[in-house]
Amino acid sequence: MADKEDPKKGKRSKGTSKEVCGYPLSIFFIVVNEFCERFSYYGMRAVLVLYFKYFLRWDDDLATSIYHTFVALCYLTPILGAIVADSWLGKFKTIIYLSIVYAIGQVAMAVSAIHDITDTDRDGTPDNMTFHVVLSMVGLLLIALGTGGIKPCVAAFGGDQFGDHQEKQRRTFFSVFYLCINGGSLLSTIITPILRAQNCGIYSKQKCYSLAFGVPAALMMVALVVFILGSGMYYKAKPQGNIMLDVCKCIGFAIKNRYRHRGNQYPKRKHWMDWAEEKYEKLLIAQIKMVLKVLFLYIPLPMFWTLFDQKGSRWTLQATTMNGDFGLLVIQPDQMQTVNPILILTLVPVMDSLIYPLIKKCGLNFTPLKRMTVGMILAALAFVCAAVVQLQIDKTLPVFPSASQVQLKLLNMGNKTVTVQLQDNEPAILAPAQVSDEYFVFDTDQITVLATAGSTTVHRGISFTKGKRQKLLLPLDLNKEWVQIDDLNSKPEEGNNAIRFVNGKNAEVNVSSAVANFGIIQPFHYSNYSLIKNGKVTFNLQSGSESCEYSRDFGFGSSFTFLIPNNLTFGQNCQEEITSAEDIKPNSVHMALQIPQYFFITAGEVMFSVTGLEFSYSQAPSNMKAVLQAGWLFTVAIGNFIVLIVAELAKLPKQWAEYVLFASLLVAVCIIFSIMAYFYTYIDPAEIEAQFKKVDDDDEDDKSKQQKAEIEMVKRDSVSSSEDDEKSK
Ligand SMILES: CC(C)C[C@H](NC(=O)[C@@H](N)CC(C)C)C(=O)O
Repeated sequence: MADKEDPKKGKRSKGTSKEVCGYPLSIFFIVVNEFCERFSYYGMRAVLVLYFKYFLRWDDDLATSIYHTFVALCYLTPILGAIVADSWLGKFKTIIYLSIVYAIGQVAMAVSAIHDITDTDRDGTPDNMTFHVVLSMVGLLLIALGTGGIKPCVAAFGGDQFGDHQEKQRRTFFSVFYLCINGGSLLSTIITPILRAQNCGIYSKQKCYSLAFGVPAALMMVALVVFILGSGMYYKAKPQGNIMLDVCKCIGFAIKNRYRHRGNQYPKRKHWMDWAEEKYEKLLIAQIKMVLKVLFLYIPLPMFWTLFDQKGSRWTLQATTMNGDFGLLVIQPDQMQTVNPILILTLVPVMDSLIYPLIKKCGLNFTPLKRMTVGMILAALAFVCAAVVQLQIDKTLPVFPSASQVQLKLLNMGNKTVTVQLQDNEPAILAPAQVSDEYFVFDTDQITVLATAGSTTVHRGISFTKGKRQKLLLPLDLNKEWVQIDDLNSKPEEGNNAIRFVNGKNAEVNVSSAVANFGIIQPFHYSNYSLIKNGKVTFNLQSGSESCEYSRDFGFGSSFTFLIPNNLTFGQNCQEEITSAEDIKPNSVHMALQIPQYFFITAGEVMFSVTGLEFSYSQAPSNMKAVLQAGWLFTVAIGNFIVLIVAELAKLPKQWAEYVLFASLLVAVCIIFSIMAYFYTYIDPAEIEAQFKKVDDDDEDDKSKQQKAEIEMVKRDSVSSSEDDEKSK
């Protein structure tokens, strides 16, 4: 479909799309497509690590590295999609073909998660894991190719739908486009984990990963259908040959030609790309200059994404050491990430309709590059907030033993009071079934213990392992074996609570609950730790025919050792009789304290990312719109790699210091960027291209006039010579 001139306005209107309130109707299909596609992508991503861990049974390290490799790949493939679109197929066809690849990938993921396919013995676990691993890896590769490939094309294709006179509408389109990204991702990150938690299966019921991947697959098909439905209304810019090859050749020639003419005798040219003038069209050279100018400006930008992408890693880890109890709502650490899209949905309209117009009214020219600079500063501020929160958390964290220390708690399993003297410490007096409140700290691994219960006194030298927290279980009869057990040496992961039972009774006790089973605990022995989520848990204790219940409310990140006392009576409930030792206190710093850092990073994202998206489109030459979008997304990929490098190189012992380091790096980069931005002159690519086309047309006109004149002359000459011939005859 070709451009159409609107003779009345003298401006270009595009496509055959009707306009609604000044906007081409075709963009409706594009934003709905983006909504569904982002639902599909983020929905699948939300359960991916859990699928690796619990379905494919990979360990944490493998699951995390494959996950990050996949995410990085999704931001590297845009360059492929952009080259195909701008040089070969055009954006429309590229989006269609790659969306099909993408949907096939999603279906492959959904199929790979059906355990019944290879569950020949019908025990609920897949029997041919290779099948599931291979299929899911193929699926992920196709998804990375699809999602990355179409990403720069969809944004640029949306921008293409607007005429040159619709700059304001195009800016609003990019804001709405961003809203759709976040609306889709927010919904899917809430829905797919719920789908995963369902049980499904033919032979045996298991967690329903196939449904959690199947719904995103269906949404990707919807995205494709919606996009095709708009087909008749789109403006489809034609690809202009292998533009990337031409660009590379032209740059190569300019460099070679400049090198060949490096002596003083050769006059200087305004720009090094002008050295390609001997061989290449001025229009192409001008377009390359535009792209290079923007790409140069992109160099410092990955640092923003380095900070931005730590929401999903460092900040989520930080949340695991915090208290997520919001009264009516209990927020899990990874759910805090949804604050970002929620804030986007509110901040984008507020910025567009309130803040930016207000700034304009104050007479300030808040240019795109200024907005991006402010966005960076806000992101740095977010990390300062994260550091302050971290300092608060650090104050509440337990002090674990250093490599040369031993920490020790005493637990009296007997029914007499015991007096214990550890080395030269004050004697500790423990009532029956009592645990010492605090850990005793020693700088030696050999400790002498003097324990007295009634008339029995026992003196022992005991070896401990340095760097560990341990419990010494004092038996009913002090002359019997004293059991040493290891306590946790770090906070339980993901905000879980680590719980275990010690059985002080002379009989076996079976401890169970709805969320964890501790099994049968032998007399004077202990269970393993079980990880349980926050909330109220009722434990059922059973010994022979007797049983009782014990309930407890858990917060986040605590560790408890419960002692079943020797004289437990097994009444209706054992609430008063069970002794608890709080080995690690629950998280006390509230997760709400993370909201300021989320607010600043999201406000920064709106100023940086939404503006950058539109800036990349508006400053790109017409034949390289998708390529520049891909360049923009490439900064995201580089940003992700920087996280790994800086965290690895810096290896700071304190997390707050790492946050301050990242904030300082971004401020430094921001200063460089603002200097670069100061020297950047905004251009209107369409205007520049039009000028060159006009020059070419004028040249063409001159050439054809000259040719016509020459032909006329030849004609006249031949006529006059034939007349002369006639005459001479
Ligand atoms: C360029 C991308 C990083 C931008 C965009 N991401 C977002 O809008 C995030 N606020 C989404 C959130 C769920 C992480 C995207 O296209 O995904």
